[in-house]
Amino acid sequence: MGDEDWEAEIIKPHMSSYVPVFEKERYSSGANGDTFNRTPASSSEMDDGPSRDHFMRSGFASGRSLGNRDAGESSKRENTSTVGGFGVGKSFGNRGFSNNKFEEGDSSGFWRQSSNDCEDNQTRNRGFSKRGDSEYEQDEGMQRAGGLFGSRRPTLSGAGNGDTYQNRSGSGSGRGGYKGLNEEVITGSGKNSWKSEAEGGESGDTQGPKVTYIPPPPPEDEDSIFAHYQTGINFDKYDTILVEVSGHDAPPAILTFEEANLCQTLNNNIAKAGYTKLTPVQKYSIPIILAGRDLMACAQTGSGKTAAFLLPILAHMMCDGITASRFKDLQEPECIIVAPTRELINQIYLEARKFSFGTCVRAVVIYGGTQLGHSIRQIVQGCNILCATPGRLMDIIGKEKIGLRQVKYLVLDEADRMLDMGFGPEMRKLISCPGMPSKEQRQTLMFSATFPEEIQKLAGEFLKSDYLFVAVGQVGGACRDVQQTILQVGQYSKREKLVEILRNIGDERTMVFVETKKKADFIATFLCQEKISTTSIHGDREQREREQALGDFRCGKCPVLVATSVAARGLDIENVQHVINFDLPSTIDEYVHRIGRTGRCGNTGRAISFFDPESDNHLAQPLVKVLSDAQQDVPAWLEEIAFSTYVPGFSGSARGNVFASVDTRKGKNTLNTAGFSSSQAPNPVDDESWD
Ligand SMILES: Nc1ncnc2c1ncn2[C@@H]1O[C@H](COP(=O)(O)OP(=O)(O)OP(=O)(O)O)[C@@H](O)[C@H]1O
Repeated sequence: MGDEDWEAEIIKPHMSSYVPVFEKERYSSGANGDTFNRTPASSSEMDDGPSRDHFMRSGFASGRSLGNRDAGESSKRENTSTVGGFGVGKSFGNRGFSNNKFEEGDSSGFWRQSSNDCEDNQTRNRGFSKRGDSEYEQDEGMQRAGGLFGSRRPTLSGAGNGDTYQNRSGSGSGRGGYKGLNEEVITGSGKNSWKSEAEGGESGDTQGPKVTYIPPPPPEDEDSIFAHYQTGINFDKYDTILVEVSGHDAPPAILTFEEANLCQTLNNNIAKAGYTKLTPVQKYSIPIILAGRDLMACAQTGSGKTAAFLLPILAHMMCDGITASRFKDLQEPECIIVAPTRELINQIYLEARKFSFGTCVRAVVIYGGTQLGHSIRQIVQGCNILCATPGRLMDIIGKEKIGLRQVKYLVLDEADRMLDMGFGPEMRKLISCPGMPSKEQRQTLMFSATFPEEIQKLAGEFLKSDYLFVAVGQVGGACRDVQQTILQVGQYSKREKLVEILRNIGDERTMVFVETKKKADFIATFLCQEKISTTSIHGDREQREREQALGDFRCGKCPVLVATSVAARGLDIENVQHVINFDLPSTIDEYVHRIGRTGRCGNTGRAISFFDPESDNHLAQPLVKVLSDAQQDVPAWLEEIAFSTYVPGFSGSARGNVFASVDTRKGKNTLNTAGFSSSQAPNPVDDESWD
């Protein structure tokens, strides 16, 4: 079945997406694996949505197989049915998705709008945009300007009707269904205007229902605020990582928190957070930011980049004093932090709240998928540090709920993502908004584990010409604390292999990355049927469901999280011991981010990736490079593929350099974090060409 077939399904307005939260205990096992109809739901709950009804009728609940092929496979292999299969015997029956195409499609379980797939396909070969782009774009960027980005999302008028397992078990959200619906109707209605939501969405002028979700406030008690996990056995090894600083007159790195001369409250908070020692990116970035310099910093996943920018910004704010207060009509934050996903920006906010605890600095977070009025209410109570996803930020600015005149710090976390084709236009709009201080008048800070050269060039638009570039770590940026394994697994064998691996893993927390949203649902469902407690996160789930899924995963209730690339970056979840790339991403940078969800902060982790020679050969060469640079075993078969697909001149994301990313300007200083040569190379920057 081609993508067109999936597309055809989306125009049926009463369908709702099946959005699973799978837990063993919620589904008593039937002889035939008919788990879904044995939830503890009441009959009325079971009746409350056509999709659920259909879901039950169409075989999921009746002991039939989910099908012989998963959604992703079926879209690739037209008209070949009944091969493979994961169910034993008639478990979940023999009606593959591909055969019936959800043809009872008025409520198919895994239907979903397919702008994601569509975008996936479009973006796969598109410069530096990534296969998972649409996840982000729908998350925040694309939704602002459907016309601009060509969203094909349907403007359905009704949301789903509660077909979540949480609902069935009585613990979930009030509404299930198609997560993006409300947001898309509201925010995608504008013609290329990020003001669309601001202009009408929340006031109800646009077609479609409002987003009403108000996220629960985070716990206020000190223990929760400062809860943290332990650094791992390899934390001290950070000291041996090579660091490269380039640019003019970089201040010397610091060795200890004391050298940063932070105020007492900040030091107390650092201690309460369990930080006793700086990580390399902190050693270099903190003095650079304290010196007022612009910075582009590239350091391996899980190595403390968040604190590297938060601490010096807070230190400055404490020192300089803050202007915004709850008594002002117009809130004018001194600091704006943007990140590509809602979950990540929320995490950054929690870090900001932690480090500003007991100070007069107030951090606020706003992101899409939540009620706009709620975001505004948070802001008007006082806002010094505004943590935001781009779309919601632009809406709030459009609504004139914040002023930008006081912005002294602009932080782009996952900066390469923030500047690529998905978010780049939004970011450009942000810096040209009325009132936004010019780059000469603000401090701009960019952080990521990866920085493709093309993106670095774009970044020049945002940064002062004398910005400093800090690169920490080895080629490709893969964290050495992650043991990487690449297995050659064809599409048809992936599910079987996945189950085998997960059964061996037991209850250890595992993130499984797949290519598309519908596949995330599909694999999560499949795992549930295999009695593996699983939940899923992707851009088609409602925000409350995403947060619930993350919560269930964090606390271990569901030790397996099936995710799309929306969860690839930044998420810092304790005890994620394994990452499985069920589908490899399209770019090596995305791979580096995904596997970086484990092996964080000196802890060890494992990443297993299924390499399908049918579709992943383009990754062979960069994978070999990333593996060997991270001192991992490189399978002979992978080397062979890499050799046979050799592209002359290829040098991987690291462009043949020992560092994960290199400053595209010339002239570097290579330092060990233990040695603090402060001598800097002469400034080789070709400023003009970047401005
Ligand atoms: N100096 C430190 N001492 C102890 N723990 C730290 C220190 N710095 C950061 N951490 C912890 O390490 C974890 C990872 O930090 P963080 O999320 O900032 O990493 P990151 O570099 O931003 O990763 P990613 O590239 O995946 O976004 C967090 O739990 C954080 O609290």
